[in-house]
Amino acid sequence: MSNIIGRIVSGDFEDILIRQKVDEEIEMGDLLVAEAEESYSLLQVFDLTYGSQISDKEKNLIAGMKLEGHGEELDFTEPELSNYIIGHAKNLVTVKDQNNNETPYSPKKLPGFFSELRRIKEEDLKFMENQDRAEKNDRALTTGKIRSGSKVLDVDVNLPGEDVLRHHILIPASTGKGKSNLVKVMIHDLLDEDYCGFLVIDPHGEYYGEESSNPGLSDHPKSADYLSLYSPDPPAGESSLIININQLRPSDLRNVMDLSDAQNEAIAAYFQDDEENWLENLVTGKDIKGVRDSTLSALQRKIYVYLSVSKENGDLNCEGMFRSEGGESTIDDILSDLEDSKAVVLDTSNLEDRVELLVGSMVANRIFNQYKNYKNSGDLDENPVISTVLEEAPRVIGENSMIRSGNVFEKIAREGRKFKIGLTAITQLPSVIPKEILANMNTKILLGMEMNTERKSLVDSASQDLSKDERNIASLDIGEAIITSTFTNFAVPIKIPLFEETITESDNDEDKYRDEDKGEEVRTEHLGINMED
Ligand SMILES: Nc1ncnc2c1ncn2[C@@H]1O[C@H](COP(=O)(O)OP(=O)(O)OP(=O)(O)O)[C@@H](O)[C@H]1O
Repeated sequence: MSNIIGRIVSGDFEDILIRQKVDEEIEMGDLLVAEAEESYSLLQVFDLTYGSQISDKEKNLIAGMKLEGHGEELDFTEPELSNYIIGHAKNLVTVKDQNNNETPYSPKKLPGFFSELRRIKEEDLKFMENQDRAEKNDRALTTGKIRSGSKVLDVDVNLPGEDVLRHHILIPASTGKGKSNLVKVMIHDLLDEDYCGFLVIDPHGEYYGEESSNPGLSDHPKSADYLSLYSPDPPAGESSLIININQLRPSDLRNVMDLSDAQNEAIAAYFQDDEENWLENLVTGKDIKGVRDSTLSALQRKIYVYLSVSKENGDLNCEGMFRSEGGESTIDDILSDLEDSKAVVLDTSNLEDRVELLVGSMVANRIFNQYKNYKNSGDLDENPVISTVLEEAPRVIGENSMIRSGNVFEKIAREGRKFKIGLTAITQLPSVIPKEILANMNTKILLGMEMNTERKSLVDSASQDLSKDERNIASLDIGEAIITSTFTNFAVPIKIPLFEETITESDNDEDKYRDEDKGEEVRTEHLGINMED
């Protein structure tokens, strides 16, 4: 074996110790290969320590002498043999040659004692190509390229897109580590795919990208067909984010407001009286039998503040995005865009959090109910999987959620996969998401996370054993990530491309589409293992 970088010297199954060769450098997160007769093991470095043949007493003495200017020439005899670096590694996967087909297995044996180790090469990852899943490859979601420490290999990491979206994605990271960039890269990759749609609730105006200084999904060559923006101030060709007040249903208000029993009953009474105009009637104070004046005025005050509406001379006055005229079809239009497998960006950057969450939950609720109906009528297969992208997800699925517990986002997190609806939840604080919901998020793309408590909650809820990876997670640079998923054979280290570079590449997409037409487009390696409901 050439290019030896180190040799296994001791350790155990969880902590294999590797002596680093002089002149070589082993990095945190490096992927190394130990070859055996008919297999090889992929090891990943999770810690580095010093090793030495010299006693501490002697080392301290020599260091002290050098520091104090005595015997500058002084050194150990054969220093490269006496002092060295020890890499601590874990066995990620064992690859065996099975009828000329390289097949990955969960490691059950230690690599040979004293084995030589070399750096990983692109050929070592051939096993990730899965010939049997050619059909699924068409539905691949590309997240980035394999990373060994800080070195990037030219091997795409593809996940089975439909399964992954349906079973939820969690993207946890400290601020500025590249969460939004990753989501833009993923949606850009899938934008023109007919098997999925995205509802992007965008509180920071990051995703659409109207100007060259702020590139976004509108830079995709097929954005005219596959991207819709709903904004209070839409550019030409896009839609206004205004919603007719009568489009709200009692459940929408109940989702986001704390209501007393009497107020809930009042809402039910108005809805029963006139489904079409119930909220307008309530807000303008139409008399309804059984609703007390005090209940009505308390309820009205809440609704006035929430929806930025008021009563003036008996008429409805609207100052926010909820209107008495116009916006009747907004929710239906969004739904139909999603069913047409588009990415729908809701620009909520000018809305207060609670209004943003009300709008988001209205849309999510309609999709949920619609897809439930499709499931019952047997039409679910014809519809795309829909993923809702939630920034600062604990606002709706956290212990201190800003909207009622049991809301539609929690419902999606718990049972959405049955109806082809998933969440792409972005957060800096995974620890405040209930364990049960974290466990339901079957793919987690971990970017750098400095806070210890947050890292722990991720390690505890990961699909693979990451108990040794806390330092690796802490040392991830911007755009570096680890994917832990029920759809991958092992926790995969990746480097995510910068979105701006992705769109530059796709400037050449016309060639790509031409190649696709000729059937020449070749999708690369695939990591997925199938998981049926
Ligand atoms: N994969 C990447 N490669 C190189 N640079 C990146 C990558 N991802 C992000 N960056 C850089 O880091 C900056 C912050 O990225 P991004 O806004 O995606 O982080 P974030 O985690 O969403 O931040 P915040 O928590 O503030 O929303 C980007 O403007 C970009 O310059």
